[in-house]
Amino acid sequence: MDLTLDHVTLVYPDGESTVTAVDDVSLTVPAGTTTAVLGPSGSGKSSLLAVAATLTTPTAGQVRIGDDVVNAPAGGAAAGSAVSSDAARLRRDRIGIVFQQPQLIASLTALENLELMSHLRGERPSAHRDRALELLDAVGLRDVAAKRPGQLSGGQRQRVAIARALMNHPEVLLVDEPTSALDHARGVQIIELVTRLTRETGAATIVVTHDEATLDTVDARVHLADGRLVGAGEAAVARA
Ligand SMILES: Nc1ncnc2c1ncn2[C@@H]1O[C@H](COP(=O)(O)OP(=O)(O)OP(=O)(O)O)[C@@H](O)[C@H]1O
Repeated sequence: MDLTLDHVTLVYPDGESTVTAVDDVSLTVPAGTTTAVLGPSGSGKSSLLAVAATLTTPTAGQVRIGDDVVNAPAGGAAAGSAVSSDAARLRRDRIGIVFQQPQLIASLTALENLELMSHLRGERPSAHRDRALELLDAVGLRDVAAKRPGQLSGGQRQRVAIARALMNHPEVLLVDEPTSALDHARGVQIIELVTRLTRETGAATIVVTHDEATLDTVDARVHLADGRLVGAGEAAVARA
């Protein structure tokens, strides 16, 4: 299903005043495509991703998956606050997130890190072992399934995190600066991997990055400056 940000604004309190981190952003990411969000430090990329991820409630506007509103200002909830437990469930079931640092559990193997997602759903960790192995295969890591994060390279850890984000068949995949700790060639490989898996799984994917040079394979790119989309129309629809 498509991911839609509809006139999303996020204002943080900042001492006596406020900071508008995201300013009236409208963006549609069609299912099965990858949109890169670019912009300088402080332009609002992480804030935009946090609203799309339902980690933060917007001040105005809404986020939809297909026709379902998944994040919008709730009556009484403070903007910028964490959202409800419903949102946590939604995030687990419909949204996959890859953070800048892979955030794997150090004491678990690569395979167990993926299987943990089943455990969080209240299922036996091994209930979806086939899915976990299939995803490790898809990211080229089947042969290191039994290794722990400390035994893997930075690029391998990032690939495990991407596979983990796809464990629950998410409709939306959100990836924050996945290449910042990698050299150029590995950065290109990670973006290629994200765009390929996005096509294969039909997810609607946003990749936040500083690094335009890695983006040959993405379907669309949008630029943020001071929280606003630059050079895009009223409703940027991601196209190649
Ligand atoms: N929790 C917060 N409270 C107040 N202001 C914030 C908060 N988080 C971000 N900001 C401000 O919102 C603006 C956008 O920040 P954001 O981190 O989203 O930008 P960014 O493009 O992701 O930057 P970077 O590339 O450095 O991560 C900045 O002015 C930042 O200082």
